[in-house]
Amino acid sequence: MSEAVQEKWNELADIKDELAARDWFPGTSGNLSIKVSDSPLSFLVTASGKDKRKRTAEDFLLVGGNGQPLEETHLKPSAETVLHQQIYEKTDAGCSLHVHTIDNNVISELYGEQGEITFRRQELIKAFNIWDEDGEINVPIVENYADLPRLGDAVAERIAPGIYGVLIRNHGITAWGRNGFEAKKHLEAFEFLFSYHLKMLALRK
Ligand SMILES: CSC[C@@H](O)[C@@H](O)C(=O)COP(=O)(O)O
Ligand SMILES: [Zn+2]
Repeated sequence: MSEAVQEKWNELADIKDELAARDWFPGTSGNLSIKVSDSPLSFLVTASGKDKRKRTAEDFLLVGGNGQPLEETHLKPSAETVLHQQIYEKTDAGCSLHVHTIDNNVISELYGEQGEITFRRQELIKAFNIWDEDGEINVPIVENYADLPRLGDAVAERIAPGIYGVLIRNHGITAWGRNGFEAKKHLEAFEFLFSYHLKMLALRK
């Protein structure tokens, strides 16, 4: 493995450990990727079906722009690699993170028919580089299509400037950023906003 790929590997492994410490990978769910090169596109992606709480030498594999492994391996890329592909194609993302949490699932179902949720008047939206007092952050919600290329297209269709994550109904969220630091910042901010919103709804009942 080249030094450059090893560096990206370590960066993604550290992010994986942090998200695991938050218990954001229940039941082997979740997948992560980090871009290695732009043209041609290549990225490290989690191997499918693994317990993402464990740190092993087989956690990631290098894939090309078509989502296929670039090296001989017995590992299978994440079943949801197509989502990561779409994000790298449609945005300037350098890292893409997908987690299933109770909060993101409940929010995705509560607002699923609406197809989106918007947050405003929250300090944490500054994590998305929104400094305006009346600023808002919108999170699209797509249906959880079993056909993964279709799911990838549904996510891609909702990507626009100012969108940093898409909820998949009763499934999870995929969030991204220009690098690992920013992707994790965005993901943590989304999860904070989801959790706050649900607590508020419960208290107001
Ligand atoms: C049992 S977890 C659900 C999976 O189908 C999927 O949604 C997921 O996030 C993990 O799939 P993976 O192929 O390991 O990347
Ligand atoms: Zn998933």
